[in-house]
Amino acid sequence: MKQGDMFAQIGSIIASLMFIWAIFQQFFPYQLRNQIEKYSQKLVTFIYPYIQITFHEFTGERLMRSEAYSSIENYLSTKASTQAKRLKGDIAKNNQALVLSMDDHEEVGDEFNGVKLWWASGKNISKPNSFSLHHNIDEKRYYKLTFHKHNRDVILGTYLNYVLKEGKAIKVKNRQRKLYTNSGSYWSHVVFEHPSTFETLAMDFEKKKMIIDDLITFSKAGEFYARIGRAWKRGYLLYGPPGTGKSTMIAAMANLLGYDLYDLELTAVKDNTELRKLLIETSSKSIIVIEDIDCSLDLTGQRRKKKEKRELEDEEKDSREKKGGIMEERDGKTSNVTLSGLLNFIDGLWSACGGERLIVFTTNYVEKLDPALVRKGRMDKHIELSYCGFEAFKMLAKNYLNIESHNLFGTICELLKEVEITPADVAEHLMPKTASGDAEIYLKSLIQALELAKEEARVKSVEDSKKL
Ligand SMILES: Nc1ncnc2c1ncn2[C@@H]1O[C@H](COP(=O)(O)OP(=O)(O)OP(=O)(O)O)[C@@H](O)[C@H]1O
Ligand SMILES: [Mg+2]
Repeated sequence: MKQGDMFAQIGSIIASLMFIWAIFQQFFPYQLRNQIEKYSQKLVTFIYPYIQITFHEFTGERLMRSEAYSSIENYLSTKASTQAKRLKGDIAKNNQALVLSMDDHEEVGDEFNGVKLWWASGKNISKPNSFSLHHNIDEKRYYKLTFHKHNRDVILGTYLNYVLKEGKAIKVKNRQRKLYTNSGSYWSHVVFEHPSTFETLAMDFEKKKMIIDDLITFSKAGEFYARIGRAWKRGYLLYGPPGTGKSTMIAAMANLLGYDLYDLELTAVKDNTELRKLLIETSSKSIIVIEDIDCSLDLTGQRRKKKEKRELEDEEKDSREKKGGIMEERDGKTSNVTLSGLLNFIDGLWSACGGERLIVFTTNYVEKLDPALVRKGRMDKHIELSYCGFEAFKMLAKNYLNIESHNLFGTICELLKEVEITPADVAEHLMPKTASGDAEIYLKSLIQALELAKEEARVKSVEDSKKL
């Protein structure tokens, strides 16, 4: 017999007892009734040793969808897909994936720390209101949890919290993430669908592992931050030449943690007040990115002197040309946002709004940054992304050409020791140009480029030594 049928039978026995009790009430004096009531309660508890908790889909006067109900629904989706015979499938709002849940009047079992319990889904149907213009039948869904009374402490103390937490985590994992950009003091967003992951990111293996571990530890450290009384935030400074994968890594971070991305364009922010508004509006579980911090922020708190600015712009232009237009043009605007304003908000403001946030700065020129910004504590981790080494090359060859070894790898390994080339440039050479392209063609094109760069470097060093 199904657990649900058994509960139904016990329920009908109780209903019969209550009916008999109602008849007794008519004929027996008050004192006797009181005694009978006391013992009948004991009898009910004795023959029905289970406790039931009902979670309704809609709660409150305004009938809001209950958060507990949707967390339970998500939590049970994994159980339902393996246990229930009748399932419902839907793509929920803000979700990317198909979400399966158990159909009405289904039942699934669960086990927690050795305690067995049962979840049943049900619905009450009430008659349509005759005065209502909409003659929809009113269906009120609920989940009912049943467990033995001996396990009351475990269920109420830990299990229910566990279910709610797991349910929320499933929701976060499935939800569609967003990429926010600011125009002035407003955020607008598009769906974030960058394919970059840490698996496809070409860099030193050990370094990559260290970053992944750091990110995962951070994302699980909510209770730790609460205990030590600090805002749950972490700052990363990514630096390195253009085309070494800084932006690619940020997308991989967002994909790893399932966070939203806020790409904060500081030159479009008028002043600190606007900055404050934008930062307050960012949600938890997000990465706030400020790219090319050295170009977009007045680092000293005063406007950069004109001459310095022009020099910097020339350098930027130079580097952009080297990159072959990977970086989009800035519009040359400066803003009144100050470094101290930015740092104060990061340090102070978020402590008040709580929530899990990463802030990532990128720069091509780490040596130009104000020491106040780069000192430890402000930016928790400094990560250098550098020119392509052999390990990174092998990763790119696997991603782009689907090969793990080749007899030309030895030559490339030797050349990479002598030539500075960015992963972006290597990727450009390895990008298949025809559907049936042979890997050797692309490897040879890379070798040619490396030999050319090596020769250019040799000529340059001869010229430099002559000047001296
Ligand atoms: N480490 C890497 N692993 C895989 N692909 C990379 C890597 N570095 C660069 N690329 C490729 O090169 C392109 C440019 O890289 P990306 O935009 O991440 O560089 P960046 O360091 O942010 O440069 P910039 O300083 O100009 O912003 C990417 O689209 C990616 O395809
Ligand atoms: Mg970039």
